[in-house]
Amino acid sequence: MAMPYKHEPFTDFTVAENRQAFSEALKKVEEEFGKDYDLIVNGKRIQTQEKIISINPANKAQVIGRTSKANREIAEQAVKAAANAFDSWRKWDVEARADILFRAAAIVRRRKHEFSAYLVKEAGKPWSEADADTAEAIDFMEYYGRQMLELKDGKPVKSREMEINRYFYTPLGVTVVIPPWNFAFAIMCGTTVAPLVTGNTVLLKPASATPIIAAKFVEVLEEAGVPQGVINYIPGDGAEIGDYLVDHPQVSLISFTGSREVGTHLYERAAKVQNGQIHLKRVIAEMGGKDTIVVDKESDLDLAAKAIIISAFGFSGQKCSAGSRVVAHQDVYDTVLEKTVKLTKEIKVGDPANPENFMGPVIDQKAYDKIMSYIELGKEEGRLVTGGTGDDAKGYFITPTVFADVDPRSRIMQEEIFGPVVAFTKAKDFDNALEIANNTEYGLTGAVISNNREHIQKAVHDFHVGNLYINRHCTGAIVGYHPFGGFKMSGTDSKAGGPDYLILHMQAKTVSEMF
Ligand SMILES: NC(=O)c1ccc[n+]([C@@H]2O[C@H](COP(=O)([O-])OP(=O)(O)OC[C@H]3O[C@@H](n4cnc5c(N)ncnc54)[C@H](O)[C@@H]3O)[C@@H](O)[C@H]2O)c1
Ligand SMILES: N[C@@H](CCC=O)C(=O)O
Repeated sequence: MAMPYKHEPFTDFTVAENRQAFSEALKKVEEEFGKDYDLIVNGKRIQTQEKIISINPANKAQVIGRTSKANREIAEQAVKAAANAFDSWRKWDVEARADILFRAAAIVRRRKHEFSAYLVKEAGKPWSEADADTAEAIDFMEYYGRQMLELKDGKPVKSREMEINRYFYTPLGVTVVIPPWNFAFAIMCGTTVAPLVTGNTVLLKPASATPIIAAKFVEVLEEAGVPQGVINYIPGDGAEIGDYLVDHPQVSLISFTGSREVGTHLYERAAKVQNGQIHLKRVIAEMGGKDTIVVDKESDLDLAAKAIIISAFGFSGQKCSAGSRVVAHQDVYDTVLEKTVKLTKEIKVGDPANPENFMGPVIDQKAYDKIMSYIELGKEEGRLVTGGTGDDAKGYFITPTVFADVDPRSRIMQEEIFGPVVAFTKAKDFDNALEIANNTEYGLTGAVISNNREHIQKAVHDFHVGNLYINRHCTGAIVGYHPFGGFKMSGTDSKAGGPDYLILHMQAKTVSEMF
């Protein structure tokens, strides 16, 4: 029997041995750089001429690896393989499927620093962010394995004399998994193992910036015992094979995490019933955020400044949960701004392989250019207080940036920037602060820093976000503790890492038998 679930502890990098072990892992993974990775369809390796080249965003000259690139023909083979494998996989004992997740978690735990080192190099994550990403991947496997054991017999329903009734869950079928690059291990892993453990078969199309970590994970799944055709690894162009897979009549479930733009596009496409399609597709779409930290008049302002720094600049603001807007009560606005700016100026930016650096690069040239253009816009829409500079000569580095006195309706207060930029605005009272906090189309995370219980109560009911945090930062949800997902245009509120998540990957069946 599985031990009760507990989240994976984070590595304490103040301990010399841990620092040493992590440095060695960084060196070890470097020795593998530049390798070619094949597609995996029905357990077979496939090589293509065309490649996706994954580079280190802190050092553009460094190639992490190259993957073959799936085209539509290969995508079609993968759908067929997954559809064939479904018939046997769906009938596997639930315990056997859960054991595969537990075994995969054990393999990753043994190679924890190696996976985190890949995240440092391929995704540009600082050590502690990479370590948390790997821990979250382990958590997803441990948690979903246990959740499935709880769900295996379904839920109780009433029976009557001479009539026995049962109610249980069955899988949906072929699942297309489309994860983002920013939680290159955790989200890719969680969105892959949830359909697997529920008995679905998977086509994994990783994000093009981070395909190598996904290739490594698929190898782990194979080692853990996932049969041929049940997991298929098919990196490729989003528009080319992504649309093809989403449209495919044999696909039953699409699990997408990424931008609002792509998510809404896929949601719409999946709704269209194609020739030969005999079911409605289900879509899980977790999308962007424009997350607000409200600072109340009665609050600990040092705590507020620290919460803002972690939320806005952790992983260079490249989290859907990033706190990119601060709404502060007019009486404390100047003080919290000043404290935040002081802490921001202490942040070290540079190669995340060096643990001294709190902030690494942003992911690629496109992201760099987009963020820098928002910084230019911010100079028109507000007052630049600190930061605002970038350097893309070697890697994609941007300084942590704070704008003050910004109109809550301005673009930098409304649009997801996905970089190290935070904008401050003033509220006249707490009600006004909540009104501003709710005035975007997103509804993912939010934080309230307040010592006023009445205000906290009000926020619990009126702050319209999927994940609300009181007196702490608005990032860093932990599997099994803070089920994660957003309201409004942030998505379908699937609550990854929560007790309702697996059910989204299944359909309930009622069997009623007369005796
Ligand atoms: N809500 C959440 O849980 C959550 C978590 C992480 C990231 N995000 C969001 O993700 C975004 C950043 O990630 P990103 O840049 O990878 O997002 P993105 O939307 O650009 O890409 C996400 C995935 O979709 C694929 N894709 C692109 N076009 C496609 C198409 N036409 N068909 C099928 N697939 C296609 C990409 O290759 C990638 O794998 C941000 O908006 C962030 O807020 C949300
Ligand atoms: N679950 C992560 C965010 C995922 C999106 O980027 C957090 O809670 O910070």
